[in-house]
Amino acid sequence: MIARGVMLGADQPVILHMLDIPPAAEALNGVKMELVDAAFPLLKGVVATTDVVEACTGVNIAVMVGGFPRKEGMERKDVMSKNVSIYKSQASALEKHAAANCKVLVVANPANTNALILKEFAPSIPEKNISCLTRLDHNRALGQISERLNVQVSDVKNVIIWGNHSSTQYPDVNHATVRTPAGEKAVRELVADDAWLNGEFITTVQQRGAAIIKARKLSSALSAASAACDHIRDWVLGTPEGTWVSMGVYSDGSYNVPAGLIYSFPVYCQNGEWKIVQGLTIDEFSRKKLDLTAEELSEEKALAYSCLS
Ligand SMILES: NC(=O)c1ccc[n+]([C@@H]2O[C@H](COP(=O)([O-])OP(=O)(O)OC[C@H]3O[C@@H](n4cnc5c(N)ncnc54)[C@H](O)[C@@H]3O)[C@@H](O)[C@H]2O)c1
Ligand SMILES: O=C(O)C[C@H](O)C(=O)O
Repeated sequence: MIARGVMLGADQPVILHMLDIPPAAEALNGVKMELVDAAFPLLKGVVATTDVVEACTGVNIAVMVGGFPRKEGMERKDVMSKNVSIYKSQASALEKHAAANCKVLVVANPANTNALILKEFAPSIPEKNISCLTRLDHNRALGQISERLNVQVSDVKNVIIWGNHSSTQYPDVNHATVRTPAGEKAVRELVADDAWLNGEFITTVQQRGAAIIKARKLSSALSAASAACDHIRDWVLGTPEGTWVSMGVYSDGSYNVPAGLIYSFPVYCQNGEWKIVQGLTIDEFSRKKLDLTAEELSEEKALAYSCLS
């Protein structure tokens, strides 16, 4: 997808740096061969390496997918100890060797807490440059609404994923709209079923990662890769006027979310920077859900530090 221009645009040449661990070196080299064989016009170079310094040197965008994936029956925090130590060491390599304004997207789970560990162990990388992926959850929410209303997914916008990329995340449609022939209409009004929106819709999105693992015996791949491209593309090239997306970013205390967590917020992007959308009304139902997922993130933060010590 990156080599085809899906992430950065059809006129942006790319050089791909791919990192894996030594047991996967041969497979990694196979991926490199396939990239060469695909003769992508935009692909100006491929570095396939097991050396983290070589992988990080000079990169402008770092998509961090390396790690141990969740298996059926595991919660994302079960993979915590395996993954936070990886993110601590990769933080230092990025800090020392990546390009000065490198944008970092953490995909590997537990994504928010891995991103937080990366931030804390790479203090010279500005916090605005470190994010985690909740765009997949955002896209899942758009997909569920589009199916329910039998409308094009591209006509639905401004859902929000609040909080953790976990089963406590809060998919919120209170500000979401659908483009209809009669103008923009609120999702809540069109669905006209608060019990579904406050119940099954939320749990379906929260549990979708687990449902994919159960069905495929592997975690989501196509939809995750597509969401990672969406995340970086909007961050670098900007969100359309009047449209926001969800990104896991460093909390500044907006919406009374504790500062110092990587928490998913609605954001606009312009000139390569994200800004949290301000001033949205939060009703009592939503408030509880925002707080619950923040509590889980505070617990994960404590657990991550205990794994590292
Ligand atoms: N945030 C999201 O929306 C989202 C979506 C899908 C998957 N995920 C997560 O992304 C991660 C990757 O998932 P996957 O299905 O591609 O897993 P995978 O096992 O297929 O791939 C992980 C790769 O990371 C490599 N790796 C392991 N340790 C490494 C290290 N120290 N340095 C570099 N590479 C290392 C492995 O060798 C493997 O090639 C998992 O943590 C998964 O849970 C997150
Ligand atoms: O659920 C997982 O562990 C994989 C991924 O985070 C997903 O949401 O599909």
